[in-house]
Amino acid sequence: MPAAIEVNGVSHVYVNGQGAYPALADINLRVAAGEFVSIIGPSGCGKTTILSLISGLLSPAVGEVRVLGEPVLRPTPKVGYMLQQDYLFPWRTIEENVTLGLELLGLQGEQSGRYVRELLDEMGLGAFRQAFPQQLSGGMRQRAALVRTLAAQPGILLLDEPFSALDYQTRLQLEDLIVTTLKARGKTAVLVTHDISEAIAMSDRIIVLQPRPGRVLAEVIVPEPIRTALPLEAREKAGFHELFHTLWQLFEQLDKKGGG
Ligand SMILES: Nc1ncnc2c1ncn2[C@@H]1O[C@H](COP(=O)(O)OP(=O)(O)OP(=O)(O)O)[C@@H](O)[C@H]1O
Repeated sequence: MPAAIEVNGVSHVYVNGQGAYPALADINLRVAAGEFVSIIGPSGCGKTTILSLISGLLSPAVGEVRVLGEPVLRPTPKVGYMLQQDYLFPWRTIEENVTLGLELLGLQGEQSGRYVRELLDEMGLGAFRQAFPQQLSGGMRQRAALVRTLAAQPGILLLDEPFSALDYQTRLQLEDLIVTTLKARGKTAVLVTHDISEAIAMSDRIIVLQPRPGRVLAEVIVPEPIRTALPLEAREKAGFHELFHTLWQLFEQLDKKGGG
């Protein structure tokens, strides 16, 4: 079976009016179906660029990206992308917002409508289907954004710092909800975050990038019993603090090298 995501020997260079900026160099990644992988690293090390390449928003200068065995040539509904900002349209109700992607893809129907309503209920938004985004809290809005991302039933989810605009408590609740929802449906996920503890608590595996240009510095499999626990309780499990310390030290080394 092919990996859900394969990044093979990818380098990427941004070219603009000021010249060429090498953002990624020789990145090789494999994400298995159903796996939850986090990418962490200092600002500017190329985390978002990797997600843009997997989603087909960018094409690599060198190398190849494959999703479910197929080369990525453009964005596809098989890959959902969730961002830090929810980008809900203020003039549309929550239900109209979360079905927007289905509308654009011409996938509206009885079955997809039922699926979306089921997801809204699961996210505690069943009573807010007819509400407008400004009537919802930040956490509720991000849950609506998650429903919108899941509505077209992508097998793969790319999550680019989806919690960073939220308060700490809401963030922890949403971490649990996302892991529960994605694992229950066998989704593959790649999370980009600055938060080491979030990466450990949510992931099966963590990839640490170093900057200028972005390269893989380390790869860590999150051990049991942390891996199978939900994020909130994972933070209490044996080995969590040791792993946090190991990753923290890697970040400190990068800082000393002037990588941050
Ligand atoms: N359109 C662009 N043109 C030129 N350089 C870019 C462009 N987009 C990103 N870069 C540069 O490429 C590098 C990688 O950017 P990227 O956004 O992928 O990093 P990141 O690790 O996600 O950063 P952050 O953690 O700050 O979000 C950065 O140095 C950034 O300044």
